[in-house]
Amino acid sequence: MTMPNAVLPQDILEPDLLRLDRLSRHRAGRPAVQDLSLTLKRGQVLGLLGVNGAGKSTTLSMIAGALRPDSGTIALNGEDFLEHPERARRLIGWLPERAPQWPELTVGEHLDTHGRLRGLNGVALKQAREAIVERLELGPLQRRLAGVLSQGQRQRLGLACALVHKPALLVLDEPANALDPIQVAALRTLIREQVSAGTTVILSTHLLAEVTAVCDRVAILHEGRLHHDGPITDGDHKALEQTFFDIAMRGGDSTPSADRSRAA
Ligand SMILES: Nc1ncnc2c1ncn2[C@@H]1O[C@H](COP(=O)(O)OP(=O)(O)OP(=O)(O)O)[C@@H](O)[C@H]1O
Repeated sequence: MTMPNAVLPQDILEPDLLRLDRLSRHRAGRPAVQDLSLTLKRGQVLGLLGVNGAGKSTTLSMIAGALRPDSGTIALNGEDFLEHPERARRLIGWLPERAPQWPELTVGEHLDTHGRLRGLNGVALKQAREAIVERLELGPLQRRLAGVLSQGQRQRLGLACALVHKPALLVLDEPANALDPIQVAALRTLIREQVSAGTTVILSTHLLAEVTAVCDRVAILHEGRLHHDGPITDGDHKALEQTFFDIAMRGGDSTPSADRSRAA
């Protein structure tokens, strides 16, 4: 079942749904993200690719409003995110790298809590919960405590929490983590469904195959900087693999943002 999105009708979403302008953030006294600018067009599926520690989670946490940038701006649907965080959160569904689940709450209670935090209540909340439970086959788990779920089940709950309010922008941090191959295939189907319903997606991974399977654009981060940003085309995967390898091996010595203008 394809769930129509979104909180806002498509025609009042800006063509440039997300704009990051010169974002920087230090962590533990070291630069984790440096001078990052990119624009995500409505309907795009962007893969944020990078080796461990490249700055992917830091970037996505800033986009989701969980971390404040040291400098730079984030505009979501044309509005300054930092000035209107409540409105922005309703537009975003976020699956963090380690989904912060409350062990003493059930699966159903998680979905209700996430839905309420994003403005749903009453019949709308009930319908939204039922739809996502059905789509992610969480019915048998609804009364189970999150603390006793397997890792893969927790990841599915995290996805359901990210999707319950039908966000316009879906932010997925390493969404295939802990999923078995069947669930990875199901995840890809789910992402494609979301895109067909009008959702814009940004996902992070250190695996090129995850990007080429579902994304139409890739941005490669290394040591917190953007080193490549371009479309993904069929037959291009070998070249992209080489680009990723070069960036990772050269330790970021390639020319940052050389391909930025090819994007979008
Ligand atoms: N909670 C934290 N406290 C201090 N430093 C952190 C924290 N989280 C990340 N960092 C540091 O910030 C930098 C970027 O990390 P980040 O988690 O954003 O990278 P990543 O690309 O998501 O890596 P991975 O693929 O391993 O998850 C790294 O140097 C990391 O050590």
